[in-house]
Amino acid sequence: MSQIDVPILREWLRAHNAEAFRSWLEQPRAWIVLLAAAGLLLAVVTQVVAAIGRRKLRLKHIVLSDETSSPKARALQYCYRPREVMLKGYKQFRDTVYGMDTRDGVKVVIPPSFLDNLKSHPHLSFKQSIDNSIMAFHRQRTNKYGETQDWTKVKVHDSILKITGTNNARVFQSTAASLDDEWITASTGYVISTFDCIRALKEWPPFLRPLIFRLIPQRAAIAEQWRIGRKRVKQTVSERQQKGGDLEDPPSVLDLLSDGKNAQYAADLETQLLYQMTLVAVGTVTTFSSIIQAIYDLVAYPVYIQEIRDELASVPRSSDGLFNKDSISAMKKLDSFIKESQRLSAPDLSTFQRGATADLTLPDGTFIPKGTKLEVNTASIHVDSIHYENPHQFDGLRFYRMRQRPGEENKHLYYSVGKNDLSFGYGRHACPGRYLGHLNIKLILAELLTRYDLKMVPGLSRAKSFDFEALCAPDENYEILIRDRRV
Ligand code: HEM
Repeated sequence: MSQIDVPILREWLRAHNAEAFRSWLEQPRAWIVLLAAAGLLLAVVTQVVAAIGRRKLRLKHIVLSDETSSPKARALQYCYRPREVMLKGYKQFRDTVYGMDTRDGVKVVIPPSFLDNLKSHPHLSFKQSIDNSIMAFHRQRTNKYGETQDWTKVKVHDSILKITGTNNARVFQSTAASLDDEWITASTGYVISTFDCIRALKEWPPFLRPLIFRLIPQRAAIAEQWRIGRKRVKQTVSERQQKGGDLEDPPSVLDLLSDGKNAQYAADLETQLLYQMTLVAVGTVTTFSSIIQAIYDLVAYPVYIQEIRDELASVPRSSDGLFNKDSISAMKKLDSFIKESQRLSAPDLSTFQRGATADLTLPDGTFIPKGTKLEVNTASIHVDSIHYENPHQFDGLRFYRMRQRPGEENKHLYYSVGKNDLSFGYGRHACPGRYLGHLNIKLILAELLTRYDLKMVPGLSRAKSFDFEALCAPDENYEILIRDRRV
């Protein structure tokens, strides 16, 4: 086609005597340019019409709006004083839906009474809600407490991270992986760099993050940790192939993700690597943070130390003297203690974090557009006197006593979930790793209490936590006094 003959255009050109344009139109590529322009115009018009027609999120209540009219200022307050802001929202709007300004836009906070209705909602996704909302404050990894007859000051933070990483490496991958120092350093380092990276990213507006991500320094550390991870997983996969079956008995998560309907992934290095790095990211930080918080509570409330030790001495053991499943279930006071510690210092201040994958309507009629983030105000629910007597007081045997009530023997366990007991979330995405987390926490604390005396450094008070948006991280620099009981 050498010339386009569009009657309207022809008339317009005649009327305006646009010679230059007419001659341009005679070129063959003019047809393509005009079509592309028309397509672009159509796309823009469609988007504008859709945006005008799209229903927006409209919330009656926004936390802090009575104090400041600036959403940015409100988001900043939530960022650095989340517990306080959340409690304020909870006190004002407890049983209703309300909004909270964050650096990622408005999050919708729903009351626990909606949980049963929403727990399996097809348009609410946990994955969709993950907006890098994790952070931690740690860097050094130096301490060992070894055999020490005298009271010695130690920072337990880094060593507990290493022990948790080692135990998890056995469960997630293999015995060899748990003995591989390079992998333990890389995987525990990954926990730290990922959160540092996320914290650095949060300083930027969401639309710039995909670009900034490439420039932040922690990215190099993460790349190196993935490189070491790839090397480790390659070794594990090939050891498994040589053996011709599961590497471990009981099988590791990698074994389970290589068998049955997962057999197709047995030799898929990148998939197995992704699984391992994800497990480390979700399973190691939460567990080690819970252990550290429990240790800080043990030294802050030493009255429970002997009581838990006595219980540990009385639980059944296997014939070789080791703890087994029955021992773990019999550690009821320890169970209660770690649950109380978690009630007040769980790694997540809000849970049931979900992203709407399509428009939906909440039970009270609130319209939730696709893409909106929802959550439950766990930290405030956990200090509500309606649910917990003297809620701000640490009561290590609170849940132990609750389990003494007839018919409640198997309730209020560390890993139980309920509408007022939300540290592990709720519904179909409630934490599947909580049984493993609880085993790790109990075994590590049992060993620590059996082997060491612990106490608070005189003059100090209970270690502070660092809250940042929905996350609560223990103080990495807090020191406690430790003495070997066996020397
Ligand atoms: C004390 C330790 C832990 C805490 C406090 C914890 C907390 C949580 C929370 C709050 C959620 C979101 C649940 C919801 O919103 O309904 C979650 C999900 C998850 N957790 Fe944990 N977790 C812990 C240990 C672990 C461990 C050890 C693993 C791995 C073995 C793990 C794997 C996961 C996974 C895979 C999900 C996502 C579940 C899904 O998408 O359906 N967690 N965890």
